[in-house]
Amino acid sequence: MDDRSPLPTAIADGLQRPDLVRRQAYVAGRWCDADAGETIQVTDPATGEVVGSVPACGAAETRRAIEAAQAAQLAWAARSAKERATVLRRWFELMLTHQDDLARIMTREQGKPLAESRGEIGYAASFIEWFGEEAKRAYGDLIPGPTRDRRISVLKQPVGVCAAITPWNFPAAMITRKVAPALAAGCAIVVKPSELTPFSALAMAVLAEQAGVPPGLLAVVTGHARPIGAELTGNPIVRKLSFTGSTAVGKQLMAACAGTVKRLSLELGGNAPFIVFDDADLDAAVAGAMASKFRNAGQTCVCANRILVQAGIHDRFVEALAAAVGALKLGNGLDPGVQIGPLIDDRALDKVRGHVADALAKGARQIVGGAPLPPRGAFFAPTVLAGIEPGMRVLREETFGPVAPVTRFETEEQAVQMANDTEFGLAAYFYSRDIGRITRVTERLEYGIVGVNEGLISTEVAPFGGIKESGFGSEGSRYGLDEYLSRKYVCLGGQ
Ligand SMILES: NC(=O)c1ccc[n+]([C@@H]2O[C@H](COP(=O)([O-])OP(=O)(O)OC[C@H]3O[C@@H](n4cnc5c(N)ncnc54)[C@H](O)[C@@H]3O)[C@@H](O)[C@H]2O)c1
Ligand SMILES: O=C[C@H](O)CS(=O)(=O)O
Repeated sequence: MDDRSPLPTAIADGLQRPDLVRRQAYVAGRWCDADAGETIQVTDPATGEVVGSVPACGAAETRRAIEAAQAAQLAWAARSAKERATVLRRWFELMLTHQDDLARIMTREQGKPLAESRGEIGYAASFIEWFGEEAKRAYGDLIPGPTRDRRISVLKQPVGVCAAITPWNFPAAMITRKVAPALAAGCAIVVKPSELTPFSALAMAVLAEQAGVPPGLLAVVTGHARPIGAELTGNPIVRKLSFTGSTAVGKQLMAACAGTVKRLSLELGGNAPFIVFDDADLDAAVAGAMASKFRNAGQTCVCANRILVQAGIHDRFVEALAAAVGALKLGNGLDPGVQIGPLIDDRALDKVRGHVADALAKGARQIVGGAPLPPRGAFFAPTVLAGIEPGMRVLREETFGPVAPVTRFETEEQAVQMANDTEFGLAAYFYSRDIGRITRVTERLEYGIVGVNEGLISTEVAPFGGIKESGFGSEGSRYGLDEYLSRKYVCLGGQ
């Protein structure tokens, strides 16, 4: 039975359109419960309150979604690029119309401050807008033939049925960064959102359906990761998997896709260095570090994870950073002015606590931290650590929390060596006003994304992606569409 009524769940409180909150999965163009009737509860990380539940779908529901996607994809690919673009444009406009409701849903299930949730909805919508435009630019080639009797051409055609598995930290943008190019290219896509933040995905599916995305073309299958993931990676109808999440899971999924040789896009973990040279603009560097480090309470893959500061500016930078961090307002993301919300859950909180304890036990100094916390929720006080040395976990692992570990360095060579000393290669940042240094360091950093004198650089117009164990493939930009297209070489002979 389709569930068309508003839902009696706390996550729908205060919404203009409570029907955006769905407690059913979107499978084969229909809103449905899990076959076995099992559900997964969703918790507000700021309060620990259960705010709703979604179906715990499994392999059978996933298979139905894949088979419906296959049927819908052929008709969708046969539509003109302009027709596909028109549907995406309507979806983009609906996302912006309901930006406040979508933001409120996100804050209730993910915890980030409402202003950040609103910003993410705008960012998520920008991928739909962008790829609605790019849909009309899937250009092929006409190539001068090797002989007079042959005509060489290259067609770009949709990959077919795709799958997306996405994380909890950006519950909307990590989905539209995949769904928008897939639909633009003429593909169908089955999405498995994080079990921690499914309502944002379901709400976007409500709007996609309203925008005219045909039944079955998009599916949102909620439930436990393993059974759904096993079907998405093992079913031969699925020709591509796009995954955003941890490197550990990415490696598992990469292996699981090998049996059917699926196309892959992997957006994985990071360990971003944030380098401040003596010639940097101090105020700009502090502002950039705050923006990069503390967005989403430090729970982003491109957060400054290690802050490397040259000896000549170190003490002034630490003092200024500590003052800014000490002024951050922590609390429930629904409350006005809150800048730091909770971590996603107690497991995340334990990891951040462990990183700080490890650093302090090995000689680091806590410059800022330990502020009073709300009585409930997975909160961690914004923290600045100095005296960070090799061997501390904060240098080797992705902290994913509001902790700024500062290391002092002496020379440019030392900074580049330290920055590259990791298996990750997603984002890196540095501040300098020396053009020769900017050129040298930009070229030597082993990362897919480099911010120079900027701490927040993610945008739909640029290719987002990592190297090394941060994955491969690009999302956004004109390159993002190619992830969902195959090239066909055609040789027309006998001319
Ligand atoms: N590179 C990027 O663009 C990017 C963006 C956001 C997050 N991340 C990374 O994601 C991590 C945090 O997100 P997370 O905790 O959700 O990551 P995660 O890898 O634990 O989970 C990501 C998704 O994978 C699913 N999943 C987990 N195990 C699975 C399995 N065995 N089979 C199928 N699906 C499975 C989860 O349910 C979730 O939907 C961090 O490492 C962060 O750096 C990277
Ligand atoms: O967490 C990773 C996201 O990709 C962050 S961003 O919003 O794209 O910068």
